[in-house]
Amino acid sequence: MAQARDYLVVDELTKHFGGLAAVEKLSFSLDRGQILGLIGPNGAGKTTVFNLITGFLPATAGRVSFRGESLLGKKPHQIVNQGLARTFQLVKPFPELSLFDNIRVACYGPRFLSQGLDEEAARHRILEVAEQVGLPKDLEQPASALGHGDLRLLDIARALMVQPELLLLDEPLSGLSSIETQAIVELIKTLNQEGITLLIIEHKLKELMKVADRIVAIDFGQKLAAGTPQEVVNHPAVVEAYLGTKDSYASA
Ligand SMILES: Nc1ncnc2c1ncn2[C@@H]1O[C@H](COP(=O)(O)OP(=O)(O)OP(=O)(O)O)[C@@H](O)[C@H]1O
Repeated sequence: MAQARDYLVVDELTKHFGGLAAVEKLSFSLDRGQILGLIGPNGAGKTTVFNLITGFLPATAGRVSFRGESLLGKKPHQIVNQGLARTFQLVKPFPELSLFDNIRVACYGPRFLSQGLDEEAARHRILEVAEQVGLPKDLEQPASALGHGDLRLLDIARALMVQPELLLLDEPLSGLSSIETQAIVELIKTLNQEGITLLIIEHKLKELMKVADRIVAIDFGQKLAAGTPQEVVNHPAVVEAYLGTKDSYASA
């Protein structure tokens, strides 16, 4: 059984793009079963942190460990195999493929294949995750027929196919209506109750504060504050750098 504490540890993580320090000696940790929010202004380095943790980018320096094992230097598919899945800021489905086949694509990943799931088991799992996230019943329709909210659900469904222990969501609420937003907030709570640990980048702070146990705020790739949602949104450095005014998070 993995330790609950220090489940994911990011230690002095650094990424330079030429002369730009996108992430600079950033440290934080996430305990098993928790939801951690990662916030910061545009360009603060949040997506770069996700790309470093999930092996999409090599780090310049620092360490990342998951369940005590180092992730840096591993390929994205090896990291998925360890139980860590992600979604993307921009959802990019295969527009001509059906919803079913868009989810089925995840079956060709190594984690799924290594579990030896056959066609029938894969079909069962696809139907299960589609229902779990609340996708429309008609899974034969093409992804191009979906609105923005359902596309987000499709992206989450694909990530869930690999049965992750830790799920990284990159702005899951961006561009959604308030009804769609509520649906995904509820989904996040349910996934967490079912045992999934989550790391979530999100600009909609009011919603993030409803689900996050803790929040880390960054700017210019460096940590500004970390703590409970209330502590972080009221932290002077966060108020100044990210929120503009003390009251603005309420309308974010
Ligand atoms: N591949 C890259 N090459 C060069 N610079 C990059 C690259 N990826 C990101 N950057 C730069 O690194 C900085 C951090 O970008 P990043 O996308 O991580 O920010 P972010 O906090 O996710 O922003 P947003 O909230 O707008 O999505 C930005 O200045 C960005 O332009």
